[in-house]
Amino acid sequence: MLTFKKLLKEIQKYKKEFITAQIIALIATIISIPIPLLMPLLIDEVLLNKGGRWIDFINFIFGNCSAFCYVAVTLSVVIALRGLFILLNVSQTYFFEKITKDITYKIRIRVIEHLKRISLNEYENLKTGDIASRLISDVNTVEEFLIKSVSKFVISFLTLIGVAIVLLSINLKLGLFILLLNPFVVVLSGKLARKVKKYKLSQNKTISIFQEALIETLELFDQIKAYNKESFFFKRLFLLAQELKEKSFEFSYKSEAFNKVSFLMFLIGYEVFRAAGILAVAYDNLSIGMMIAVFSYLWFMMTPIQEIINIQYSFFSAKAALERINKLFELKKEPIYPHKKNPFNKEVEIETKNLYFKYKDEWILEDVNVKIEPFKITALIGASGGGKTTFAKLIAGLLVVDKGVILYNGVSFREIGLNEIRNHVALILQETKLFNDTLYFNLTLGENFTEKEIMEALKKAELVKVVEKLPDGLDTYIGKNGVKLSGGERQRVAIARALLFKPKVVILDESTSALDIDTEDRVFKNIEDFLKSRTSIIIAHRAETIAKANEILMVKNRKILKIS
Ligand SMILES: Nc1ncnc2c1ncn2[C@@H]1O[C@H](COP(=O)(O)OP(=O)(O)OP(=O)(O)O)[C@@H](O)[C@H]1O
Repeated sequence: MLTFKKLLKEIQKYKKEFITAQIIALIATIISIPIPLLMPLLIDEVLLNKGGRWIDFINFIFGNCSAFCYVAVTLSVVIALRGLFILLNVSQTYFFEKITKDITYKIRIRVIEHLKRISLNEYENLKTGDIASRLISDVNTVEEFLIKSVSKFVISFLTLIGVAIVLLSINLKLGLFILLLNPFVVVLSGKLARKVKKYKLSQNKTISIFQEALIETLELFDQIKAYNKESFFFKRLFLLAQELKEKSFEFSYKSEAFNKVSFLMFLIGYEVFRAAGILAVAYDNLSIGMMIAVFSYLWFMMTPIQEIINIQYSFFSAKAALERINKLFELKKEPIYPHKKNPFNKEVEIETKNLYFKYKDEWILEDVNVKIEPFKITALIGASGGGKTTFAKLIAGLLVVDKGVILYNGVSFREIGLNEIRNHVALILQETKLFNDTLYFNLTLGENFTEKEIMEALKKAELVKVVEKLPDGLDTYIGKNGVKLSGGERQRVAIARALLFKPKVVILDESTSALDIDTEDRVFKNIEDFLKSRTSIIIAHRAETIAKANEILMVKNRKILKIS
């Protein structure tokens, strides 16, 4: 789970950069503090002929000066100080941005790492748009807060301290009056800040719902067109876009309104302080030049005070964003079983003992005790929704049993490790999902195979003619989800891939269902040796396909029975 405490710890890891940036910030602040004072000094010392340390200093450097010379020198100093201040500010931003960008990168990597390890069961219920919005806008919100808090807070705080010292030395009573009243402005506006959280949350929620609907509509565009449902689905998108507009409007407008109200508080304070300054000239011994300097400092204080107020706003938005990011860490991870034993160095006998599995509350498989032997084709049959695919996923290490055990050559999956099981068990599903890449990549998944091996796999999967017809042969890009191939061709690509990877266990889950009987027959004949030289399970409804098996298991009433 991510917390502000952990983020702080993370920042501490960048001690060198952080300290360098803070030193730069400190120098920048020291440089900026005298800026508002210099010009007003000339009012007293030059215009009102009172003389003073500043013009004495100029005379000391340049010899006796005229009024023009005092103004020109002071102007040059002010411009130089402002320039230097900006330069230092930019360099401190460089360090702070480096730190915060690095931290947000780490947050994203941590979330992605977690997603990599979530269980398939959780994955099937995930909404991709929602995750995308958490990874993008929520992480950005946290980043914004980090930048504001680590970089702007320090400089704002230091500036306020510096201004406080100057104000108190100009006029103790006036300085105290200004400094004691200002915290009330900050506290009052902080109360308003908390109200923004609610609107930010609801805006983010709407963004993710919109994103989810948009992705789904685009992904299922062909289905939507086929069923003439454009108006329904796009109307839904229009409505969600409208809701997003309203929520974003509400958030932007209200947060702006709260911001403006707190600024109004500052302005009221500003006018009150200006009035107090005039009174200090009238009734105390404040000079006109110093009164104008106080006015300048009041304005000068505005940026750091606003920054501190903004940090509060940004904190509440970041808190909401962190909560949403943390929801991703609540997704259940797949259990980790360390790889202790390897039973896959010879042909594999699979046995389940008292196997139980449920998705949520309802048991799908109960007390399943079966043996699946190598060198045979075992068919798994049963009514639709009975749990055949679920059983296949359990055998393939994609799901984990709730009770009982699956043994591979007598070794429990808990001693083998799920990754290792997946390396040796190929599950080919009815719906073959292919990558938007070349046919070659989809066959090899980036592994190296010889040309001979690839040709052989293509031949056995009856794909040679298909490849010949493609404009760039194996190098043809097959489109999103492999749309440039037919359903049957996609199924055969998956079979060819399994032939190349030579797994110890092959499960064909309705994976020839899209082939005509003749092609299916030819493919089965071609791969018969392959299937019979390892442990093979075929899940099928068609009698012709089931007839190719040596053994038949049947899923019935949550149990699996051997039929022949
Ligand atoms: N991810 C999931 N979350 C919740 N329930 C699920 C999930 N996947 C499958 N189910 C449910 O589990 C039951 C078994 O599904 P499964 O896909 O294993 O059946 P099947 O025998 O392979 O069906 P078919 O022959 O139609 O492919 C079904 O009732 C299904 O609705």
